[in-house]
Amino acid sequence: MRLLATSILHRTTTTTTINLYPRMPQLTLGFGSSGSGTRQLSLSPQKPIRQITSSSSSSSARHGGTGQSDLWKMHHEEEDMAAIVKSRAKDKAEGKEVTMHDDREGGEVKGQPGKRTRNDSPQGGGVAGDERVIKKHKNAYEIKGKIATAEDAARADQDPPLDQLLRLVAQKKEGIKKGRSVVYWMRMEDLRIEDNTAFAQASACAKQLGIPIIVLFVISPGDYRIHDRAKRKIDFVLRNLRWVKAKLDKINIPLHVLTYEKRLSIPKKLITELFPQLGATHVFANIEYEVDELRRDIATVRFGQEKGIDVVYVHDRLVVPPGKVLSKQGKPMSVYSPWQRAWAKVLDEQKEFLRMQDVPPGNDKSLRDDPEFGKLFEATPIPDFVDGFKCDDEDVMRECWPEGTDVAKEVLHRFLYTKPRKPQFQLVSPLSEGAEEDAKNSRVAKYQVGRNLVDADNSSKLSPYLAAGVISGRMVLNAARKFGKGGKLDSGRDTGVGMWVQEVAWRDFYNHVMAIWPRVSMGRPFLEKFADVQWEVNEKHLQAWKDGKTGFPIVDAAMRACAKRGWMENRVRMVSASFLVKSLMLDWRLGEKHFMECFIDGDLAANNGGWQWTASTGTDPQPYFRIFNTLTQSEKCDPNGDYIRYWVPELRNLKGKAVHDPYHHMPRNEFKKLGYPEPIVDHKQSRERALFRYKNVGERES
Ligand SMILES: Cc1cc2nc3c(=O)[nH]c(=O)nc-3n(C[C@H](O)[C@H](O)[C@H](O)COP(=O)(O)OP(=O)(O)OC[C@H]3O[C@@H](n4cnc5c(N)ncnc54)[C@H](O)[C@@H]3O)c2cc1C
Repeated sequence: MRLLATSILHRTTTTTTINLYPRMPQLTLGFGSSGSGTRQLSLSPQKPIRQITSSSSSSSARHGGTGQSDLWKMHHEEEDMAAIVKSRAKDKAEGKEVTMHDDREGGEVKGQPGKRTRNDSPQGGGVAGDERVIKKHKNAYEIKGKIATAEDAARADQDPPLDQLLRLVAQKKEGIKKGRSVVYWMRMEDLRIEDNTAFAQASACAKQLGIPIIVLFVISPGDYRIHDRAKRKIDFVLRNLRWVKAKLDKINIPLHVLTYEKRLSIPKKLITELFPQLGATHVFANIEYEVDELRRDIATVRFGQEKGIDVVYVHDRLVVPPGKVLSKQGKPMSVYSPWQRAWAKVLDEQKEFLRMQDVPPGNDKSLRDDPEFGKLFEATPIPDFVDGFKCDDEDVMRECWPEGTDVAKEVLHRFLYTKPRKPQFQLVSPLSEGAEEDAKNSRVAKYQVGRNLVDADNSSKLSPYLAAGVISGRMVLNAARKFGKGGKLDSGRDTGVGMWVQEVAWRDFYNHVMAIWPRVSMGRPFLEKFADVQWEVNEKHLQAWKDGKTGFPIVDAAMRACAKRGWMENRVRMVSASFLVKSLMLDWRLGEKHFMECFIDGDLAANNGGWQWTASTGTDPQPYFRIFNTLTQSEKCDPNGDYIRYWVPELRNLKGKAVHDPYHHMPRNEFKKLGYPEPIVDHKQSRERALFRYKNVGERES
C-alpha cells in the first residue's frame, strides 16, 4: 500500500513538533543494478544493444564521435561526482554497504530491488512496476548521473521519496527539548511571508514556546549547477530575498543567509553545526517535490532525529497537495482532464485548501538587543550575486520582472481587471503604463482566445512569481474566485477565468506527477516505452535552435525572445519545443536543460511536464503522431506577424504571410538579401522521420 500525504502534514496542522527541509537538485546518481545484485555507477553511455541501420551521418557521432562528447559536455555538469565516486569506493573498501542513491551525507534509503509494493503504473503506458518492461536506457546522454537508470527510476516510483519523507515526519516525536529559537527554513520556491504555511507554523511554534523565530535561507551553488538554474532565476531569487528581508526586518525577524558550496553536505551541516549554534530544536520548511530535494530533506529529518532536532516539513507549494487527487478507485491519475475535474471537486468540497495564512506578528523588538540573536540582523548580508551565476542582463531582468509580492499582486490585478494592450511582447515591465481598468473586457475575460496569441499581453505573466513562490497558488485562486458565482471557484472551459484556473491547475498537476512518479525528475521519460527513441546528435542544429536561426520564423522569434527576456508565452514554448524534438529529432532533455538555463520562471515540474508532453513521452494521452505544423501554428498564434517582426529584425519589412515562411514565399535572390537562414530541415521529411522513430522505438530508418 502506498502511503499518501498524511493529514497531519497538511497546512492546517498546528502541532508544535514540526519538521521539514529545503530543496535540492534533481539528479541523482544512477546506480544500475546488475543481475548479480552489484551496482555500478553509470558514468558513460551504455553500449547500444541493438544494431541500428541508419543512413544518418549523425549515427556514428552518436556512439563516440566528437560531436557526441561535445554534446555530453554541453548537457552535463561535472558536479561533485568525482568526490562521490571516490567516497563510494572508500565505503566499499571498508566493507560498508553502498546505498542505491548515495547522497553521501544523506543516509539514503537502501534500494530493495526485490520488494515491490506498488502497482500504480500511469494510465496508458507501463512506466514502472513491471521489471519485464524495464530496459536499459541506451541514449547518449546517460552520463554523470544526470539520467537515472530505468531500474533506479522504477525503484523510486515504487516508494517515492515524498512518501518516505511523509512517513518519517509522521513518526512520533519524543524528547524534543525546548530550544532557544525556532527556525523557518525558506527555500527558493517560497519567497514570501504572506500565506506561507511553514513560516506560519514556525511562528506559532515560537510563540507557544516563548522563543524567537529565525528565518534561514541556504544558498547552494552546487544545487543550482546540477539543476541547470538560470543566472536570471538566481538573480531573481536574491532580489526577492532582499525584498523579504526588508519585510522581515519590520517584524523583528532576522534573515540568516548562508552559502554551502557542497550541496550534499547541507543536511549534516545544518543539523550538527547551524541548528545547535542557533539553539534550534524545532525547524520548519515547506516541501519541495523534486527528488533530490526530497532526499536531502529525508536526510535532514534522519540526522535531526539522531540529534534531538525536530525538522517538520509541510505542504504549501500547491493548492492541493500531492496524494489528494485520486480516481474513484483511489488511485493516482496521470491524464490531465479527469485529474483536473477531480482537483476541482476536491477544492469545492474541502475549503481548507484555499484557506490562506496571515502574516505572523514576528518577534518582540527587544530581540535586536539580544546578545546572541541581535547580531543576526546584519551578520549575513544577501550577496550581490552567487559565484558562477552573475546575471549578464540584470537591468533588463529588473525591468521585465520586478521583485516582491506587492508587484506580483499588482501583476495579478492587471490581468484580472485591465484590458489587453498591444503590443506587450517586448522588453517591458508587466506593470508598464497605460493599462486601462475594464473588468468586463479584461485580459482574463478574453483569456480563452488570448492564451493562444503571442501578440499582446494576454496571459498573466505570473509564472516567475508563482515558480519562486513570491505569490502563492492559493492567493491567485482566491482572487479568481471572486469571479465565480457565489464565491465558487470557476474552473470550467466556458469562461476566461475558468480557463485560466485550468492553466493554474496544470502547475499542481505536473507537481503531482513528479511527486507520485519521481522518475520524471530523474531524467527518465514518464512513458518508459519511449526511452530508446533514437535521437539525432547534431550540434549545429541544436545551436541554431538556441540562437533562433533555424529558418522557421516563429521558432526563431520565440528562441530570441527567450534569450532576451528569459520568458516565453505558453504557445511558443510548445511550438519551439515541438520543433526541437519532432522536427530536429533532438533529445527533449537538451531542450529541457536549455529552457531551465534561460528562463526566469524555470521550474522543474512545469518545464519537464511541458517537454515530455511535447515529446510524447509524458502524460499527454494523445498519440505520438500528433506533430505540430510550425507554419500553421505561426499563422494562428501571431496572425499579423508582429511578434516575428519584432524579434526577427531580418523579417521586419516583410508583408503578409511571407513573414511566416519567407523561404517559400520569396524568389531565391530576394530571400538571400534578407540575411535570414534557410530552413534547416524539411518539415515533411522530418515529420516522417519522427513518425518512424516513435513507431519503431530503438530503430532508425534505413
Ligand atoms: C516546453 C514547456 C516548458 C515550460 N516551462 C515552464 C517553466 O519552466 N516554468 C513555468 O512556470 N511554466 C512552464 N511552462 C508552462 C507555461 O508555458 C508557463 O507557465 C506560462 O507560459 C507562463 O505564462 P503566464 O504566467 O502568463 O501563464 P498564464 O497563462 O497566465 O497561466 C497562469 C499560471 O498557470 C501556470 N501554468 C500555466 N500553464 C502551465 C503549464 N502548461 N504547466 C504548468 N503550469 C502552467 C503557471 O504558473 C502560470 O503562471 C512550460 C511549458 C512548456 C510547453
